[in-house]
Amino acid sequence: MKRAAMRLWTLNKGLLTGGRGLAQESQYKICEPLHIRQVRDKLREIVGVSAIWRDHVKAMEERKLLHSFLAKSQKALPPRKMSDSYIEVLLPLGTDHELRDKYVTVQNTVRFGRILEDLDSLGVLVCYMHNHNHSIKMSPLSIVTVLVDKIDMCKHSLSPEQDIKFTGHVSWVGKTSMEVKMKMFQLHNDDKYWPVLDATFVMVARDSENKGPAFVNPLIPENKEEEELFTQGELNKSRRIAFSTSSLLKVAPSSEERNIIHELFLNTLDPKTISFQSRILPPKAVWMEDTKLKSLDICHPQERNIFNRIFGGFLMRKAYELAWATACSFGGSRPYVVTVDDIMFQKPVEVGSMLFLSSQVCFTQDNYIQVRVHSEVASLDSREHMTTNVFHFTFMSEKEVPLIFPKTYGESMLYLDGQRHFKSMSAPVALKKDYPVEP
Ligand SMILES: CCCCCC(=O)SCCNC(=O)CCNC(=O)[C@H](O)C(C)(C)COP(=O)(O)OP(=O)(O)OC[C@H]1O[C@@H](n2cnc3c(N)ncnc32)[C@H](O)[C@@H]1OP(=O)(O)O
Repeated sequence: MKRAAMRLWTLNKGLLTGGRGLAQESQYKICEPLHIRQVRDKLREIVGVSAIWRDHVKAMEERKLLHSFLAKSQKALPPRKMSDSYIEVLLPLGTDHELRDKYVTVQNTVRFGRILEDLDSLGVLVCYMHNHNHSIKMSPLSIVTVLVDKIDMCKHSLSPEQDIKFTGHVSWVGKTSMEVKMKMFQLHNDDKYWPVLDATFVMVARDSENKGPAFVNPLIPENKEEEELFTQGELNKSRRIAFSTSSLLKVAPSSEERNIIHELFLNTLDPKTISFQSRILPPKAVWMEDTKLKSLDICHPQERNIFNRIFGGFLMRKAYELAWATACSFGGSRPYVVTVDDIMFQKPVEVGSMLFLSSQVCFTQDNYIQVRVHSEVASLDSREHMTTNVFHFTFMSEKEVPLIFPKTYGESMLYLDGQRHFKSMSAPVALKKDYPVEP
């Protein structure tokens, strides 16, 4: 890192930690910011992963021995502070040319899919820091990503030539789940790190073999700001439950939503024929079914996480890139992502599976494009498909985009679900943050 940047790193610590100075207080802190490459190395060290794929069964056998270190109750575990899990990670795009090549897009911006991978690994490492047990080298916990609650971008394009920094810490815990808050900053022309992204993930602790639940250390907020974060974590949990209870897969749309769908339907009836059957597309509109894109990936061992399942970050990158292509071919200009929300990891993806991704535009408004990606897997020897994730991305296009019209009842539900996700977005506010958009 350039000397000036290193100095600013220190100077900006107050800004980065919201003035809490978490890094300085940490008992278990990683003293220096980690290099991005060290994050996965550290995870391998903590979990004891096999370096060679053919040894993966042996490595899992060894993890079985860690079962006896799992706590019988949460009370048996010592409480932790937010500062205990606080880490900083540097992505030195300014100086590391090899790394830059991995992150750069053809428009000379940063590949957001790569950032999603980094956030996933960082979130898991943060949770291991929270549950760190001094008396054993390897952790008996298997920590997996269950939910990407929200990722808000504060800036629409990042420079691939300036250093990026991530910070993260646990902000709330349940019995076996933990909420992790992460932030991303980029070095600006004025030699300061500016905020570019806020993310909230939920991780779950499982036993050493990732077969059953495992307790996590309690979390004690230490000051007013931390109490607020913790209370927000509680509220987030209630919000997630409420959102999932009112899912259109479970209950009918509200009367207001039903009116929206009926209005859309009426707008597509041909006025020349008095019939419900003849549908025509209004001007500047596209049928939802015409926005679909699909992809297939074979999940090779290279993408395995430490538990020999496929990395959540890899799945997010693949889904994001397909969503971006969908938004791009629909909107006719290069879109940029403003929000990612509610990515639920329902089922693990086994190494060797075939990963089918289907993406479509499900809602639009002004310059915004809401894209949904459905992911399902099939093992190589069975034809049965199983849903593993649904991803929601909000993109913004440089120009106004066409309206989207559902044809079937199923598509109408996708439209309303897309609209609900769009309405829950805080990005229109975030993008108007009071600092320059271009460095
Ligand atoms: C580098 C190392 C790995 C990197 C990370 C990865 O790549 S992981 C790879 C990607 N992720 C995965 O493969 C995970 C796939 N999903 C799963 O295996 C499973 O869905 C799961 C084990 C996470 C959860 O299973 P269940 O829902 O049956 O478990 P259970 O009901 O006991 O819930 C466990 C805890 O999770 C919480 N939980 C469950 N669903 C939730 C949701 N949508 N939002 C928030 N929290 C949720 C519960 O409240 C509970 O917390 P409390 O007990 O606190 O109340």
